[in-house]
Amino acid sequence: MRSDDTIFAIASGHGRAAVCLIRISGPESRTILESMAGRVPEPRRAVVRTLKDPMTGEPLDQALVLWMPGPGSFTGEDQAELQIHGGLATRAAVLRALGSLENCRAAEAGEFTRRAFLNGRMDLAQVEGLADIIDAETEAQRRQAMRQLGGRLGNAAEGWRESVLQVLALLEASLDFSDEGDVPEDLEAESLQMIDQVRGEIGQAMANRSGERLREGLTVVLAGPPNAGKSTLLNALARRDVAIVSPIAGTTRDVIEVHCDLGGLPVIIVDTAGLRESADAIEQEGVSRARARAENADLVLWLVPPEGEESAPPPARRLLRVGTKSDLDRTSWDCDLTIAAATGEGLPELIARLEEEAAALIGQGDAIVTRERHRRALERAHGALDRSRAMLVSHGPLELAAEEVRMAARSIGEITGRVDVEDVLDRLFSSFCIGK
Ligand SMILES: Nc1nc2c(ncn2[C@@H]2O[C@H](COP(=O)(O)OP(=O)(O)OP(=O)(O)O)[C@@H](O)[C@H]2O)c(=O)[nH]1
Ligand SMILES: [K+]
Ligand SMILES: [Mg+2]
Repeated sequence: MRSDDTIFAIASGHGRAAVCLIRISGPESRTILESMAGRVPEPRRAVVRTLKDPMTGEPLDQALVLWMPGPGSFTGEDQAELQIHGGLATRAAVLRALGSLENCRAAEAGEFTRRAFLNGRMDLAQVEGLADIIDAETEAQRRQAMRQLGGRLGNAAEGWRESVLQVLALLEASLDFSDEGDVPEDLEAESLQMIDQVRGEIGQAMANRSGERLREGLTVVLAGPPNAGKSTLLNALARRDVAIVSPIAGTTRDVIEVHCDLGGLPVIIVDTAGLRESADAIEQEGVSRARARAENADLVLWLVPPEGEESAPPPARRLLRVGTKSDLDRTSWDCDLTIAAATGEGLPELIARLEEEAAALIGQGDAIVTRERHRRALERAHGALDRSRAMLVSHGPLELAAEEVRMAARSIGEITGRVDVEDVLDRLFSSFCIGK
């Protein structure tokens, strides 16, 4: 993969469509426009042109053509866009023509955005925000992704890094000017104060886990004895026939997940095998998967059917007891809610309760940490600041305190991609669509 190649890709979806958007980026963009669309239009002005095969001169399509010279473009390079007709043969013909040009090749997943990042058009946290916008399934996720794209985390991280570098400058000045390597008292006080300020803010940002929950979705596991009505409830919540329902105990063995939008919040509902001792090896495996999912869930709905003996729920972080089959009129449970998934009775109340639970766990959606990557980087920074603080207070070696502060700055810099993050880049950009 060469970064000075000119790349092209379909940026709109695949399959037959009214219009298909082709993006082109790189040094040959202007030449490509000239050879296929004739004269290059004025920057950022859409014009209609007949696209021609550059080799044969054969007309390929009528297209809306845009010229967006760098460095003010999305990638920072010269860019062109072709809005062609979205027929399969048309797009194949135009892609073939582009591929036949020298130094011009199909883009890899995320390559446009990677170039935008490498050319300083966006920081790494913004790139992640962009990925999240494309993946957002609910309104709250979309809003959080927009805040990240707007630079919310990146700006905070830059502020922290700035302060930490100031502390470093203070410590290095003391190193240069004091013979004994002792920090003058006022400098020490100033350094400590700045360290504590940043430590406090980072600690607060780390304490809020709602950003990751919102990005990934809350997991709600449906658990209970066989035939409790778990799969019936899953189908009712999903409003489609996802899981097999039958009167035979032990019907469900695999874990079945459905993504739902509850009041704008993403909730993953998970149906599991009924919990019981079983001689059947496959059912046993299903039961152990069910237990594992319940243990890691944000919330477990423990379904209690009217028939059969009461069994004990699995260990869970948070659990609601839901009495099922309330239409059977044999109510003897002590439950938080009762439902009859088969008739719909009690479902609106259950959904309202789930929305409340989700809102409580996700909060205001005002978190700035939205990925584990951010949390890990901040944890490292926080730890390094702790150690530098302890060293300053105990009048330990100044060089070592300065080294810890430098470590903290480096860890914070990983968030925006200011410092070397090559391994992160490959993973992140490969998760993008081609054409983004
Ligand atoms: N009367 C009544 N029957 C129900 C209700 N919900 C489920 N059932 C019945 O109970 C039986 C078991 O339902 P499932 O949804 O398969 O139960 P499950 O908990 O998924 O069972 P396993 O997958 O075997 O653990 C089926 O015959 C359903 O039709 C309900 O609200 N009322
Ligand atoms: K069943
Ligand atoms: Mg089932």
